[in-house]
Amino acid sequence: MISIQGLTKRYGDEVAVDHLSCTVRPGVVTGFLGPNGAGKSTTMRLMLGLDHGLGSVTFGGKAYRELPNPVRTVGVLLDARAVHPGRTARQHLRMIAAGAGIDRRRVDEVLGAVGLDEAAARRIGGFSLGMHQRLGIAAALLGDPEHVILDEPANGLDPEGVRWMRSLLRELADEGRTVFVSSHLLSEMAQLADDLVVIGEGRLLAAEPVADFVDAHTRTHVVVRTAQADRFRDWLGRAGFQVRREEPDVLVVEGADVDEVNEAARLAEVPVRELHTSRSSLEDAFLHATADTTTYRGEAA
Ligand SMILES: Nc1ncnc2c1ncn2[C@@H]1O[C@H](COP(=O)(O)OP(=O)(O)OP(=O)(O)O)[C@@H](O)[C@H]1O
Repeated sequence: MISIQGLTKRYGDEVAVDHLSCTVRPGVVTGFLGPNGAGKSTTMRLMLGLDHGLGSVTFGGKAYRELPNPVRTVGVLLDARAVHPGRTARQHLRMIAAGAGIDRRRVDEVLGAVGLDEAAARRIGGFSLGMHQRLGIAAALLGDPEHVILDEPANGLDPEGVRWMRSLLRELADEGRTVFVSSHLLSEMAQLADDLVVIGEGRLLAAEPVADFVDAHTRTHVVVRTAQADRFRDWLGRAGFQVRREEPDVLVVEGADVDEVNEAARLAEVPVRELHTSRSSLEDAFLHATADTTTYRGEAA
């Protein structure tokens, strides 16, 4: 378990991380989300003692700097490109293994686990971004750590790689490890994560299961397909429903359930061709939850 208590970091006048407190539990994948500049990278650096601030972070009760052999307790992927390009993948991992007193046989094990066995003897300088990510994950797993912290691990991976990453993280969680992973890919996160920690402007916005977060920040809506969309929209509007036209023959009714809309169609004598509930996405929930804290927002054209 990772416990974060009152984590705070200032750069001059700017508060990058603002009294952040939460726990990250073992056995599940926890996604770490926030808009650009929200403080995710700073938080991860603080967690690992790479940056100094206020507050505390513990891994199974111990701060990172108190761990006798951190590689065996916390596996980390922060910047996959921060490796010596002249070394081969195997040499790179053997150096880390030697530094942490890990048997060198483990190197070939993790190379196999991340699908780099064929590239083990190649110089890292020639690696693609996806291969760098795989190597970074291999390094994170080398010490068979109980906690795994990965910053944007899916970055640069092709669709097969993303799928592989998803199943790897699931396996790590199923083995009882604590898996804390940041990503900008919300649809990926929706499939991958069980819990979420969401921050905005350095502050905690949510720490809860994905489903609870989506429920709290979105409403389900009912989608109706009818040839009489105009007439039914007016009828629903008069009856107090919140309704909008999505396509010429499709209406979306917010905050209602299928039975209510079905009954409304019966009363309005509108023939309906399709009627179903649609759940909002994690992306909708994220945009809603972080709307007030998004520093870098694209202007609509
Ligand atoms: N070394 C630094 N010096 C000054 N300000 C910094 C430094 N590092 C980060 N910041 C500021 O702290 C805030 C948080 O940045 P951080 O990189 O942690 O955000 P992030 O959530 O990781 O963003 P992104 O999603 O864009 O990677 C930003 O406003 C950033 O400008």
